[in-house]
Amino acid sequence: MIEVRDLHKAFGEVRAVDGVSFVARDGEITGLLGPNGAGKTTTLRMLYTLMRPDRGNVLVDGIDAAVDPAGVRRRLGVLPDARGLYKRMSARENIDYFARLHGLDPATRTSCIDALVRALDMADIIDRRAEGFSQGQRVKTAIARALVHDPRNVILDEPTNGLDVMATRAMRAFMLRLKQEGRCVLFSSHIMQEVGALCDRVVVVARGRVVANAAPDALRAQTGAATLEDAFVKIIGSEEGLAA
Ligand SMILES: Nc1ncnc2c1ncn2[C@@H]1O[C@H](COP(=O)(O)OP(=O)(O)OP(=O)(O)O)[C@@H](O)[C@H]1O
Repeated sequence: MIEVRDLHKAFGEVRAVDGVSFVARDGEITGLLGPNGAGKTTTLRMLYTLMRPDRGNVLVDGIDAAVDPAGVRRRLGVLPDARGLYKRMSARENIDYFARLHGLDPATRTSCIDALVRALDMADIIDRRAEGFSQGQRVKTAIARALVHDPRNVILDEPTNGLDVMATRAMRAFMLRLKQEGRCVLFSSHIMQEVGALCDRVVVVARGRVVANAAPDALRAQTGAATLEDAFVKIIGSEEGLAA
């Protein structure tokens, strides 16, 4: 479970995150939705301990990121916005490197990587150098790397960004599988259809604040909108949103 309490982060005059609180539960997919510049990536970066909040708390399975950042990182799998693979290394070497950083022994590393290769259908690329990988191949490798230590909580920043139709469908199916395994899945997206189809709960962020937090159907009902996109426009358009 991921819990965010009254998170703040400013860059000079820009209040990127201005009092964000929400809970992402185990066995659920939580979507972080918001217009460009709303503060989604900044929130996620503070969650996975890449950035220190000015104020507020991040708790992962009850562990405070400010007190035990290593403990939080052990419980998190992260697909960051910058996928950043080592191009000279093969997909396997990229994944194995992270597994070593997490302290996994050789036998566990081999079995975990084999399982991920099957789950993500990567057999054809696993021993190819990452240099020259397509966008989809890069994302698959980055996902495998994020999950190699079998984390209970998974954070994905725009996971289907740049993927083709088939790879997008595969990614969505994979996220549902993570949920069915009882993991806590938190992802950011701009794609309403994706959020509507996948999420148990949607946290809408605008101008660094949470302006709505509900199931997709509830958001539609609360706004009287026919689609999630219409609901989103109404929520973003109103001054206070639905749940300031
Ligand atoms: N390192 C930084 N230095 C200065 N300003 C930053 C930095 N990171 C983010 N910002 C600013 O903080 C605000 C929130 O940015 P953030 O990237 O979190 O938004 P986002 O919701 O992820 O947007 P997008 O959907 O466009 O990716 C923006 O105004 C952005 O310009």
